[in-house]
Amino acid sequence: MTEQSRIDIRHVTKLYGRTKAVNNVDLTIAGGAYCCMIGPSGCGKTTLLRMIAGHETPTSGAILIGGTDVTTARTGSRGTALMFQNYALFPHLSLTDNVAFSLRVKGVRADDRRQAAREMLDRVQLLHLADRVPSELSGGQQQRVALARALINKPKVLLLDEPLSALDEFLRLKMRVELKRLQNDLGITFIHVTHTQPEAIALADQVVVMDHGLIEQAASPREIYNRPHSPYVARFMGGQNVLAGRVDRIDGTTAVVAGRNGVSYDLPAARDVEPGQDLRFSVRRDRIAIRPDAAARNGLSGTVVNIEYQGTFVKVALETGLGEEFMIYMDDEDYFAHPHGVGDTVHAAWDAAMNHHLPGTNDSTGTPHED
Ligand SMILES: Nc1ncnc2c1ncn2[C@@H]1O[C@H](COP(=O)(O)OP(=O)(O)OP(=O)(O)O)[C@@H](O)[C@H]1O
Repeated sequence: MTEQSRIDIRHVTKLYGRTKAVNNVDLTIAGGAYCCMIGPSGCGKTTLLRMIAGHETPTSGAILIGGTDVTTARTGSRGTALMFQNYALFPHLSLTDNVAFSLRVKGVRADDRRQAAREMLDRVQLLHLADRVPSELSGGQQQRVALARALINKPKVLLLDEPLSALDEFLRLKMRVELKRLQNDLGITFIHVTHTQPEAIALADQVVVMDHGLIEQAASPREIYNRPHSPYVARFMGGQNVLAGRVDRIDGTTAVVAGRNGVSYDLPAARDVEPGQDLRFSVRRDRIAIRPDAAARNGLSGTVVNIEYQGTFVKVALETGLGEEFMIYMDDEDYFAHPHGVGDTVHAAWDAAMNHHLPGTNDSTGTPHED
């Protein structure tokens, strides 16, 4: 199945009038991978998904599934199934008939399609409710019917557009586990569009971060989280502070950067940078300590402007005069051993190894795009 369900997107552009919804995108999704596409509203992720499904045709470029060019192939012939956000179930049909519907359209015999639908309902643990109609189900159960219906044609690729967004927090976490289990069992490619960073990080083998019709970074969740490509990815995925400075000198493989606050920062393994260059770098918020004195290197001072208790950790927000709020995630025990209040001046410091150079130039803040 693996090679058959591999997807190659080659130089794909989609124009709606003058809007470039997708802009010359190149992406390979390995067969059998769980891929999550994420980005602010309007960044083009649904358009890309719909082009893979065949509900839209690219203005230019090609889409290959299992090595076959399906750019203009009919929706039903390319081995994909799309699960809609609103589930789109038939209200007057039983679960069995809902799931079997597309087999009926194909002319599969009544007994055979019933049998196939029951097997699929069993896979999503709903066989005991097979004779109910959708209105007699909870939101989570309706979603599982929609999944069974999408899977009945044995697709090579399952496309999910915001599949968990209609569910409450509890069900969302539960369904997240089920989606992953199902994908493991079936061994097919899942492409899941989401707005929610923790969802992408938890589910995906490959996270695709988009902005303004472009892919900003496509990599494993750990790579995206620990080694964001640009200020945009660092901010959008969260958990990072973004700082700016000018390269003062190169010491072996370390770039020594003069921050705007007069403090120096040591950036390990900063490739392709030169003295005099302005750059940005990120520091993980949970790798920062508060010290009694101001750090001469790899630190900064600021005024506490907000404190939020999160259960296992405490968010301490600092105003630093650098234009962007600086956030520290402190271990709750460390925080309560030496608590700080709003208005206090504190000194933050971290290990130089935590400084990560952001080579990408996209400096946007990840807010929704307006046309
Ligand atoms: N059928 C259409 N006609 C005209 N413009 C469209 C059409 N579909 C999408 N667009 C535009 O293309 C851009 C990308 O839209 P798309 O729906 O792919 O974004 P998205 O990232 O999925 O957003 P959301 O998270 O809000 O669903 C937007 O500017 C949108 O307004």
